[in-house]
Amino acid sequence: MATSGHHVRHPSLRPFPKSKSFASPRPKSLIYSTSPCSSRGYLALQIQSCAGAAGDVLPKSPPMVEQPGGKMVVELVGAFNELTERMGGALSTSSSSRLLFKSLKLSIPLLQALPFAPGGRPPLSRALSVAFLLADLQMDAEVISAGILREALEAGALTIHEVKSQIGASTAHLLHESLRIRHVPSKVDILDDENASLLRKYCLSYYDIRAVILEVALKLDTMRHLDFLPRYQQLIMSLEVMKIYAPLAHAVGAGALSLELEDLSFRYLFPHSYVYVDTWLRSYEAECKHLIDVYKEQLLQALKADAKLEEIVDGISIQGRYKSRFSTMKKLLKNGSKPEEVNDLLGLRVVLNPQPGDGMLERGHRACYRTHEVIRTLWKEIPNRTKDYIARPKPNGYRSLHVAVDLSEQGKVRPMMEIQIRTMEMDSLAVGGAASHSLYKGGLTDPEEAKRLKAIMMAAAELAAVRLRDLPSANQRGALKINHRNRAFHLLDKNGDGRISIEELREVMEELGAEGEDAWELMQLLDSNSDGSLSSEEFDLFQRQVEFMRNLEDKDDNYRTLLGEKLQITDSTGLIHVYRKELGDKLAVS
Ligand SMILES: Nc1nc2c(ncn2[C@@H]2O[C@H](COP(=O)(O)OP(=O)(O)OP(=O)(O)O)[C@@H](O)[C@H]2O)c(=O)[nH]1
Ligand SMILES: Nc1ncnc2c1ncn2[C@@H]1O[C@H](COP(=O)(O)OP(=O)(O)OP(=O)(O)O)[C@@H](O)[C@H]1O
Ligand SMILES: [Ca+2]
Ligand SMILES: [Ca+2]
Repeated sequence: MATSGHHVRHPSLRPFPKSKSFASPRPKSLIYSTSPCSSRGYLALQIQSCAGAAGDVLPKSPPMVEQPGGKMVVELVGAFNELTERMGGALSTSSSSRLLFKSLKLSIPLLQALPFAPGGRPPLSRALSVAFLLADLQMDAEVISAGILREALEAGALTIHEVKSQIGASTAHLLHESLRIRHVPSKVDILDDENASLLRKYCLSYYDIRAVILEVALKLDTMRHLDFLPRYQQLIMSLEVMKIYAPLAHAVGAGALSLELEDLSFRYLFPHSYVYVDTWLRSYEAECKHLIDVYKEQLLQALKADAKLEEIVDGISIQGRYKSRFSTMKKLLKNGSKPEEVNDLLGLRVVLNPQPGDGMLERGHRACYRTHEVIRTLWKEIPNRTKDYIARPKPNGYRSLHVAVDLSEQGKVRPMMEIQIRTMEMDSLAVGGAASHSLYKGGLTDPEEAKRLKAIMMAAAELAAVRLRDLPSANQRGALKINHRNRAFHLLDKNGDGRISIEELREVMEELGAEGEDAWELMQLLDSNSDGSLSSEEFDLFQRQVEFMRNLEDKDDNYRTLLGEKLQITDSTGLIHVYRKELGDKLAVS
């Protein structure tokens, strides 16, 4: 197994791409669309009338899909395309695509037949958002398949046995594991720190780590929609998440999930404190997030231009982060810090790669101290806040040089920025070793435990990759690198003759539990040259329409979030007036 150096990771365990917006809480489920274009309650692909803003891309005479079978095909194709796009490189084989397609085909009709959850959330919508979360995490197709089916299983619309026979043993195993984990917290009466810690350890030792990640994703999805539940349930759920699931997420390397879980439970457990911290952080957020990018680039350029550093390092990378709500609250409560004393609202981390060979260790140290000097030429260092864990490592072995700088300029008060400086070797210890952040924050106390966990996780992912590998076969199509847009087409074109025939369309409809009749109607709509089958061009047109509708929903979501944030009322603090003004400015412009 390739484990040399901390940069080599299994593809299915890559941390999710930084550039990707991870926070896409609502999945796009077209059937339930309430977008202005589908106001009649069914999916109308009548796009041109409301395409003003983006009308250029749209094909002529768009069809209208009304029958249940047609709607399910739309849903299937739309969800499949979005999933595969989010998975990016993690979807490397056609057996992975087939597994996902099969799982969607099985679950879509089952989920559509289920009643809505409390608060009116469609079960399909929930299943898809969990699957998208897992795809963003770059989980493999088996985990995502389990995510797609989990909701139907829990509702009793499907059994593990059926999953095993219709989808496969690995997906069934993951679902079995995830149901077992679900029952663990309820076995403990009191969720004090000690019990919680024992429970986390138990989960990590006795369950498939990938099932733990599936459970964590499900919890995050629930937490994102907690408003619908009664207050007492919100509290119980939030407590469980804070004590078990957020630290679990951290321990399995899903750091961003853990931060969001913590912030969400914080919001429900301590609503008043949350409003205070949130309002305060928000007042800096837009500016500071932008500044982090600016300073990161500025520092990188200064370091690259430094002749002394150039002599001793091969590479420099810098990461930036804005502190989370919950982490900030903990800091404010710790030693009664005042807000202006929190020195790491903005954070940069410089990781240096010293030139290899004799004396590399010493060169690494020199590079860190030289970086410190360069930082001093750029910003004002705050006295007494510098910590040199390189000269004096922490007892757990943690090494790094921490500096806090003052960013205020021309009387404009800004929060401080913490810069952590370390070599790649120090960083791998802080990320994955005995001084790892998961131990530091995730509630694991035994360094050996962390190593073992990581090994188990890598092995599970490795196995999944072997199972999902395409076997060389007579079927050459499987080996061809199929462009992602065409994946759905190839999966529907079962005999591989390059067209989707009416029989093939009818087959998928029947698999979706719809009438064969619907296939004929859908064919009429999509078959623009009326030759009785769908070419890849005709199908592509259809996919573009589906995509367009999904984008419309995204926009609506964005606007709604924006408006929700801007218009919220927190009378007690008075700080929200700022946003009202911002909103006024925005409205005046558009
Ligand atoms: N992985 C890892 N990171 C650490 C460890 N100790 C400190 N850090 C990181 O370094 C940051 C600052 O730590 P310190 O300089 O010790 O500061 P502090 O005592 O936590 O308190 P402040 O000065 O208020 O930030 C922490 O927020 C972590 O990001 C450790 O043992 N392991
Ligand atoms: N200065 C920094 N630059 C870049 N990333 C950072 C910095 N400090 C922390 N991080 C990372 O940000 C994520 C969130 O960390 P968070 O701010 O909650 O904790 P922390 O700063 O490590 O802890 P503490 O509460 O002790 O300050 C972690 O992945 C952590 O490694
Ligand atoms: Ca910190
Ligand atoms: Ca045709």
